[in-house]
Formats: sequence, C-alpha cells, structure tokens
Amino acid sequence: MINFRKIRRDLHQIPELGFQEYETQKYLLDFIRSLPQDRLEVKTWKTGIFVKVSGRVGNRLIAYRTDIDGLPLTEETGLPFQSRHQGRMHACGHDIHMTVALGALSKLIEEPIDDDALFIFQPAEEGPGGARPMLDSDIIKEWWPNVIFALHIAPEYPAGTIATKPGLLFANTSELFIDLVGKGGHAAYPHRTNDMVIAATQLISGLQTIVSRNVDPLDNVVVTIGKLTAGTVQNVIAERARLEGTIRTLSPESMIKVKKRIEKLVNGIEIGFDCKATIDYGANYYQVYNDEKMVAEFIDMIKKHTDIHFVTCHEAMTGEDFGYFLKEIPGFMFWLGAGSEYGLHSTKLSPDEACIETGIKTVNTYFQQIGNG
Ligand SMILES: CC(=O)N[C@@H](CCC[C@H](N)C(=O)O)C(=O)O
Repeated sequence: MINFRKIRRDLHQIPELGFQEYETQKYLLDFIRSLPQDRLEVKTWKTGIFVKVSGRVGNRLIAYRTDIDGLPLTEETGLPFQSRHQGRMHACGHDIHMTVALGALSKLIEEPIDDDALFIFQPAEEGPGGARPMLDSDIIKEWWPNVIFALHIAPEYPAGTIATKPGLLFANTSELFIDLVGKGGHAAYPHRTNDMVIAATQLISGLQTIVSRNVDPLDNVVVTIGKLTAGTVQNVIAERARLEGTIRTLSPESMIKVKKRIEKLVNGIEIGFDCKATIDYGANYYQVYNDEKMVAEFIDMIKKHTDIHFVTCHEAMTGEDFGYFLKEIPGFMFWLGAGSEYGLHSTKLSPDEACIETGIKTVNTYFQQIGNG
C-alpha cells in the first residue's frame, strides 16, 4: 500500500523554482521507476518528465498534466514537514498536484485501460512557463495526445469537492516589469535630481486607474504590482525604481488594450519626470478554456460514479500555462477542493491532505470512463 500523504510531505519539503526542479525530478523518477515497468515508457525533458502507459488496445492517447515547481516564498506554516529549501515554498499546491499524478499513474498500472495514457510532469508553471516549450518539444510531437486534462487545488472549497465550468475557467495573464532610471543625489538637494521613488508611486497610482477608468466595468481586469524596489539608503534620492506585477484579463483582446494603456502611462512618467523607462512583459499565459462537451461529460461522471460533491464555479483571474495545452488539444481543467484557511500563494497555505484521495479517485475514474471502449 503506497502512502501518498508521505509522498506529498516529501515533495513539500523540496520546492524548487521553474526549470531548477532537479531534486523534484529525481524524486519523481525514483518513484516512477519503483512501479511495474512493463507498460511504461519514460522520457525526461529539461526538468520535466513524460510517462507513457500502454493501454490494452492503444487507439487514443489520453494525457494528464501536473505542474512541479514551487514559489520564491518563505514558508510560515510551522508544519513538521515544512520546506527545507530556504526561501522556496509549495504555496500553490503543486506538491499535491504531483502526488495525485503519481497516485493516478500507479492506479492506471494496476487497472489498465484500453487507450494509452500520457502523464506530463511540467516544470515552471509559476514562471517563466514550461507548457509552451513542452508543446514544441519532439517528445510531445511523437506522443501527441487526443485529449488532455489537469487539476488545480482550491483552498476555498473543502476536501471532497470538485469544481469547474464549461468555457473560460482562468484568465489571460502577462507578467509586468517596469524599470525607471532618473538622476539620484543628496536628499537635501531634491531640485538637482529626478526622484524615481516619486515617479514609481505616481506610476502605480496611474496604473490603478486602468481598471476603474479605461476598462468596460462589465469586463474583468486585474493590474497588480506585487513588488516595488527603489533607492539605496534613506538620505539619497533614488536613481532607480523597479515595479514587478501581473496583468489579468478575460480575453486576449483586453490584454492588448491594457498593455497599450500601460505604455501611455509609462510614457507620461518619462516625459513628466525626464527619466528613462523600460517595460518587459515577461511570461504571458493564454486563458484556460474548457471544452464544453467534455466538461459536461466529466460533471455527469462525477455525479453518477462518485460520492464527490460537485460545484459549478465562476471563472477566476488566476492564470495557468495549461491554457496553451488546451489551445491545441481538447480537454479541461478542474478545481480540487483542498480546504485551507489560507489561500493560494499564502506562506501559510496548508491544504487538507484528504484532497489527495479525492484527486486520485477523480483522475482515475475519468481515465476509466474515457479510456475504455
Ligand atoms: C494558479 C496560479 O496561481 N497561477 C499563477 C500563474 C502565474 C503566471 C505569471 N507568473 C504571472 O504572474 O503572470 C498565478 O499567479 O495566477
């Protein structure tokens, strides 16, 4: 009997950032190699892994994807199995996601289906994005799935709950990095400088008017600046400031409009403060858009064949590069209730481990339903 809660705790202790998931990849490979190998083909791709499981007939290829990276956060849960990696945390549930994938993989080996299955362990979901380059890899071109699905934990729903909806589930996202360079100097001579602390704060106030004054109130947009760095010491006027944030929109068209407005506001700061500004949009993720027919069948399956509580949810402003898989392959994503008082990206996030069993049951039941006959 495999102890999946122990596996989750092991993985929880070794979070790593995107494309640096070496210890995680080794842990996953060691587990995968401990399973019966006769139906398995394993290929590594950077820090990710593809595992193909041969079915009894092998007509179609059904793919299931998990992300594997952590966040640059210092854990504050106080759990006995807290992160061992300084300044790194599984604060978005990818430790649970990986454990569910390993559980579903071992179940599928025990109970093979007619179709082939592909398990994708994808790096760098939090950034810079592993899905897009994985889709361009020779491995997935050879093992191109007919169908793909994935889950994400949802702390706001209790364990034992699944939620999703047809159509749009997650937003379009773009990272946002703005560097401002002016003229620093002595704190007592402000008239001889161009203060980038003042420029940055004015720019942030301007950026906050995009949602309230430039976007149709019936369209949802988020512009968040999560990090601001400027200056060197208390009595020197700052020469440089850096804003780091993210943009979220419900359509690719709105993303283009928001970016145009940001560029105008940044240009205004350049003129007003006689400074230099550069914008970098970093990683951009395409929206997660669920196949309507497949979601309807999935909901029907949950209701008919499991005791799991199902909730139809609204779309969320979270992003997921799984959207790139869904842009090219029919499929869907769903939320897995994980009952935590603290939300995603909180340093205190502590999912209820009962969600692991619900996740494995859901993924396995779906494989059995879709992959037979
Ligand atoms: C599910 C989730 O929380 N995903 C992340 C994806 C981040 C994308 C990128 N680094 C960005 O910030 O735009 C999210 O923050 O929604």
